[in-house]
Amino acid sequence: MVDRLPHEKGFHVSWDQLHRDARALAWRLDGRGPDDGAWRAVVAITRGGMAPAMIVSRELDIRTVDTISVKSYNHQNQTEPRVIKAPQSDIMGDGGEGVLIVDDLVDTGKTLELVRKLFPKAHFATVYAKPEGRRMVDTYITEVSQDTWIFFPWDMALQYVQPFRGTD
Ligand SMILES: O=P(O)(O)OC[C@H]1O[C@H](OP(=O)(O)OP(=O)(O)O)[C@H](O)[C@@H]1O
Ligand code: HPA
Ligand SMILES: [Mg+2]
Repeated sequence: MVDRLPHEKGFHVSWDQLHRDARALAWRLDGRGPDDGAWRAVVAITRGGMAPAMIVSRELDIRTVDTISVKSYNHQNQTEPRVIKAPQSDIMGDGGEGVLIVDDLVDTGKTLELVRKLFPKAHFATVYAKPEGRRMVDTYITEVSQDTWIFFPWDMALQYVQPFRGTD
C-alpha cells in the first residue's frame, strides 16, 4: 500500500472535517491576541497552511493576510526545511508580535522551529499535531499519533472501491 508507507496508519480528512476543525481553531484563538484580544495579521505557512489560514482569517475578520513559504517534504520524505518566500517585514513588525502563524499540522516540529527562530513573538497555531512537534505549537485542535500519516482533502479524490466480498 504505497499511500500508507512509511506510516502505519492513515487519517483521511475530508473538506467538511477540515472546515470544522479550522473553525474550531479560530474560535479557540478568538480574543486571545495581545492587543485587547485582537490579532494584527494572519500568516499562512504555504502551502498546507493556506486553507486553514483562510478559514481562520474569515472567522476572526482579519483582512491582513500574508504567507511564508517553507518546503520540508518531498511527498512523504523529509528534507531540511528551507524558507523560499518571507512575509512582508512591515506586517511582521518586531518579531511577529500579534501575528497568528497558521499551518495545517505539526509533525516533527522542524518547520515551526525554523519559523519560530525568525518570528519568536508570533503565536503558532495548527489544526493537527503529532506528539514530537507539539511543543512547537501554541494552539492546536486534534492530536494524532506519530505513526499516522494525515491525508488532506487537497491530496485526495473520490474513487470507486471494490465491495468487501469482491466480485466474480
Ligand atoms: O513538523 P514538520 O515535520 O516540519 O512537518 C510539517 C510540515 O510539513 C508539511 O509541509 P510540506 O513541507 O510538505 O509542504 P506543503 O505544505 O507545501 O505541502 C506540512 O504542511 C507542515 O508545513
Ligand atoms: O502526516 C502528514 N500529512 C501530510 N503532510 C505532512 N507533512 C508532514 N507530515 C504530514
Ligand atoms: Mg506545509
